[in-house]
Amino acid sequence: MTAPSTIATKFLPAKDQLGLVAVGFSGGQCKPGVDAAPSALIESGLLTDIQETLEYTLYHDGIVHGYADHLPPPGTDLPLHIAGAKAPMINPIAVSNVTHALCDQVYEHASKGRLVLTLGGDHSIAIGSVAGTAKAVRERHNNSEMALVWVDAHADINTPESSGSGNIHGMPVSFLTGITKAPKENPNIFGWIKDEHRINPSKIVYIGLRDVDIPEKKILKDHGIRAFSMHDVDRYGIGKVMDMALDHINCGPGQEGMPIHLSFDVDALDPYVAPSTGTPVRGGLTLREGDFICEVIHETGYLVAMDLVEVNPALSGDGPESIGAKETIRAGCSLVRCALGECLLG
Ligand SMILES: NC(=[NH2+])NCCC[C@H](N)C(=O)O
Ligand SMILES: [Mn+2]
Ligand SMILES: [Mn+2]
Repeated sequence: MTAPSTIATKFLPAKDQLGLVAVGFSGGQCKPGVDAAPSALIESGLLTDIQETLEYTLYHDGIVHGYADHLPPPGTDLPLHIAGAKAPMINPIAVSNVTHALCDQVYEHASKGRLVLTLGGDHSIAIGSVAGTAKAVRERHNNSEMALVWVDAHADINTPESSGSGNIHGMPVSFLTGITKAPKENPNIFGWIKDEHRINPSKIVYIGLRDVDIPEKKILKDHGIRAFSMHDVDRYGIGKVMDMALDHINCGPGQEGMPIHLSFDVDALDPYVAPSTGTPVRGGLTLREGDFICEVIHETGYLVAMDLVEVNPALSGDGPESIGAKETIRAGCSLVRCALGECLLG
């Protein structure tokens, strides 16, 4: 593959420095257990692989953040009723506060030129991780925008009005694009998100979609957002889909490119490979297709940050031995290693 142009190479984080944020947060949805994912991923040896096999210098405070200081007192974070909404927003203050704190942590790493890995947690945390990366990229690179590659069975672009569940893990992209602003019912909620944190909808690419709500389809269409569903993966194959995806964000061979934030929801993978997740949907990516997406993004040289979210070891459905949870954790570790450069021969 052609080497990235010299202009674009300036965007890149230091090749061998990785900032890690472990986010044990589950308030963006209702199923307990997703907060245990960062510890499970770490215990399975992910950080050893990152340091010893992939030879990154790791910057990590050693804490799996539960953000206790940022959580409102029990019983005070009431569901927020939004005019015209189908369901109230669940845990709005907790999600807003935690993502704000995470944004600062990710920004801290990214502004020092480190590649940032955020281990969730449910997908609401991407509000913080993407916002922090976008801000650092703008500061470091002369106000440059950033591309967002969102690999998921779901579009996660509901507004508080369109969401049928009220779960904020189904809304992060609408907040990150500014399609949704802080709700007038309580402007403090996500009031911290400013233009410097936001993503241009034309710089988003989805891969793996297969469970998109009807109002979300309209939002994607109205904003002209590029999305590759499982139908596209079947039709073109993952190789061609990745070519088209990178072409859309100008990160293909010989193109000028821009920094990429990869947000990987493990439910993009088929439940055969990754059953332990809160909202599994049949007909997903094989592990090789998931790994391939990560390898191709790595190969561009433009990766600046990655999230791995929605691993929920408590939801294995196969008893105490929990083979499903182990497999899901293994799959998650594989995705991360591929995004960090494993599997390529040279
Ligand atoms: N990050 C996820 N797993 N999101 C699932 C979202 C499901 C549904 N579209 C909702 O808004 O509630
Ligand atoms: Mn999902
Ligand atoms: Mn998601």
